[in-house]
Amino acid sequence: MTHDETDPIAASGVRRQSQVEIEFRNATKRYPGQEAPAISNLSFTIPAGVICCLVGPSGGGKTTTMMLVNRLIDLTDGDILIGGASVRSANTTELRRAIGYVIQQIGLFPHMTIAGNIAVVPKLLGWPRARIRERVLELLNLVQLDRSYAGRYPAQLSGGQQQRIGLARALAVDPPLMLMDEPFGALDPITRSALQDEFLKLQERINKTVIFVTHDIDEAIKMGDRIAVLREGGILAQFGTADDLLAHPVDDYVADFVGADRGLKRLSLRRMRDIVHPDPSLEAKPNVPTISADASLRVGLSRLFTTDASAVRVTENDGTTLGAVTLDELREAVAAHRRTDGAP
Ligand SMILES: Nc1ncnc2c1ncn2[C@@H]1O[C@H](COP(=O)(O)OP(=O)(O)OP(=O)(O)O)[C@@H](O)[C@H]1O
Repeated sequence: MTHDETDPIAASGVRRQSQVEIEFRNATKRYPGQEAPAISNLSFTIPAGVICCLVGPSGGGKTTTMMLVNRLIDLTDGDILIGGASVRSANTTELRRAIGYVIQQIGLFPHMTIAGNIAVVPKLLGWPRARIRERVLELLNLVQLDRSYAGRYPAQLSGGQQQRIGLARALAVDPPLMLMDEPFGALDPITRSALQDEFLKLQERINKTVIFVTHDIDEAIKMGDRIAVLREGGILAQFGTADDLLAHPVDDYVADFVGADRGLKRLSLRRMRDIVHPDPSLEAKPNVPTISADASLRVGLSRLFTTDASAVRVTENDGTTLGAVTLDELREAVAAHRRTDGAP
């Protein structure tokens, strides 16, 4: 089989490690001198190849949970299994090299070029120079920066570009597991949203198991195939898909956390293509607003409100028209959610 030229990882010849499942088994962390544990009996399993968002209040133990996975700190009790193997018995150096880590502060070395920053782990692993150079260029391509960035220094890049480099660096040796701690937290909303979209597209190709910490429930709903909601004291309040949490929050805490507008938020989970219907009359209506089939129902609703139209034209990425969605149909979708789960 020939490699897909657009997939630098496949083309690189870097061995693709098998995907890994992560299991938290009564994971508990008590910091020295602290009476209450920071993390208490966390038990949940993240299937291989999915993004799990970790959300919760400040001080709720999200960063602690991440650092327990790559053993920047050690468990007090319980275990975390990566692909069935306990982190307790892992060699910490190898474990950290095998896990991509992206943090909000980016943590690029200011005195090193972008190429040097991306190549930190491959160099530690003793890769030949030519292979490193090739890999750096592939990764720049993967995070949508051209090769001219290789020789620049971090201070010469925007915040969003630096965060892309942080991601490239974490992906350098193709780790099966990525830990991302508020990776887009410091970016302005537009750059943040663009990087979220880019990462989701990238994930379709790289299929990592990702633990993604965020304060922002909307980011978790957008990014997470699964969401783990922590409460004060690092206790798991609920673990499930975004739709589970929005439709069936287990208690008032989770309901509050996901927000009073959870009926509307559920609309973010459905695409216009899910409810579009053919409408031959569109041909005679050139001024109907147009929206992508991949836009969410929530975006569709907002488009209708802002344009004061009664229907939108839904198009594929190549511009072909699939049909229409009317305001009444979107209203019906919101009402159907309300009927099925009593959401506000
Ligand atoms: N090194 C440490 N020593 C003692 N206590 C700590 C240490 N690091 C964190 N804690 C405590 O553990 C708890 C969880 O902290 P953690 O940083 O994991 O929370 P978080 O959910 O990531 O918070 P935030 O969203 O504010 O970053 C907090 O009460 C914090 O004060």
